Amino acid sequence: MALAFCPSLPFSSSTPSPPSPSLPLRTSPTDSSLITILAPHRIGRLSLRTRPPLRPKAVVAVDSLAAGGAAPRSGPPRVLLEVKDLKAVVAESRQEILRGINLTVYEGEVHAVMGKNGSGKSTLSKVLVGHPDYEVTGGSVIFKGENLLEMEPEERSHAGIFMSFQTPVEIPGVSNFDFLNMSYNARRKKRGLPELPPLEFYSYVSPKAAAINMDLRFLDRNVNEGFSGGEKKRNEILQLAVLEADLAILDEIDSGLDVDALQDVAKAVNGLLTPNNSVLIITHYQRLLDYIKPSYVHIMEDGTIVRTGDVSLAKQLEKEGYRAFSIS
Ligand SMILES: Nc1ncnc2c1ncn2[C@@H]1O[C@H](COP(=O)(O)OP(=O)(O)OP(=O)(O)O)[C@@H](O)[C@H]1O
Repeated sequence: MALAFCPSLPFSSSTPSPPSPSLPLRTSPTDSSLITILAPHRIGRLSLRTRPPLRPKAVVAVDSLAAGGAAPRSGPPRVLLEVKDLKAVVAESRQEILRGINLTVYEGEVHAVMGKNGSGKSTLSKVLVGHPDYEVTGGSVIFKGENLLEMEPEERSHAGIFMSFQTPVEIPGVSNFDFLNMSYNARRKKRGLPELPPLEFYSYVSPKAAAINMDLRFLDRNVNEGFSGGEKKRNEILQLAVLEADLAILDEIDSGLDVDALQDVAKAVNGLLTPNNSVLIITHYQRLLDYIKPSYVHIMEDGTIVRTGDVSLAKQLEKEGYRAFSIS
């Protein structure tokens, strides 16, 4: 993986013996690719600084636009993502997983992708964010008018794609607050905006954490370290809220959530939806779609989308199982 691609990890002040800030942090190839993929633009340059107090004396008002969010756009909805006949193999084994995916997502839409275990749902989302385990062998993906397949994962992230993984990784030694602040600043930098200092970032992030009923103490813990499954999912949504992506890909965000957490997460996702952004939800269960109303439901089988419809598809699936949709 190229050095420019290998992000320097942010360190909290409590990290023992951090490397010199002038040197790139060395991580194993696995670590660096994992972190790049999981947190492409959520990471900035290594910087050592004192973490702000979690309860600052003065709370600085920062509105999301001033903080770097995209300005709302008027006019008819535009195509955000256009996937045509996308084919992909596992890079190592050459096993074909995606066998011609077609999917068009307009701004303001919520798309749900359902399908049996192993049908290729997660692979689709990983291919969209540029995961190095897969190689695209055919088709095209246009995101906001640009060829997504030509972009590095980091660029895809900067372009406005966010992915919440089925199993969020833990990043020991990196505080959640620093991680979010640096990721956010990396995005602001890309937009030509000045970095948001920690105190102001605290004012920006704390209402977002409160909106998903996340205890502010989680900001001070290392990223996902020791978090329960549900807490990790909430943390993913907090990252999404902070980064204000144009396209959020949520892979089984409902797995491992209790009823209250499911509602909190769904509420947070709904709260983030605007006429200008979109969500692609991968889920096995209709219950999530009771809370986050999809514009379309797609059923995947063996690497292709075999049916597309409205939410009644998910209801039918719940009742009749995948037999009702199988093409094989
Ligand atoms: N890196 C990989 N190496 C080998 N096989 C892989 C790899 N990634 C995916 N596969 C295989 O591709 C198929 C599709 O996997 P994928 O994770 O996309 O399915 P899924 O629809 O998300 O399944 P689930 O609902 O169980 O999460 C599976 O048979 C899986 O074993």
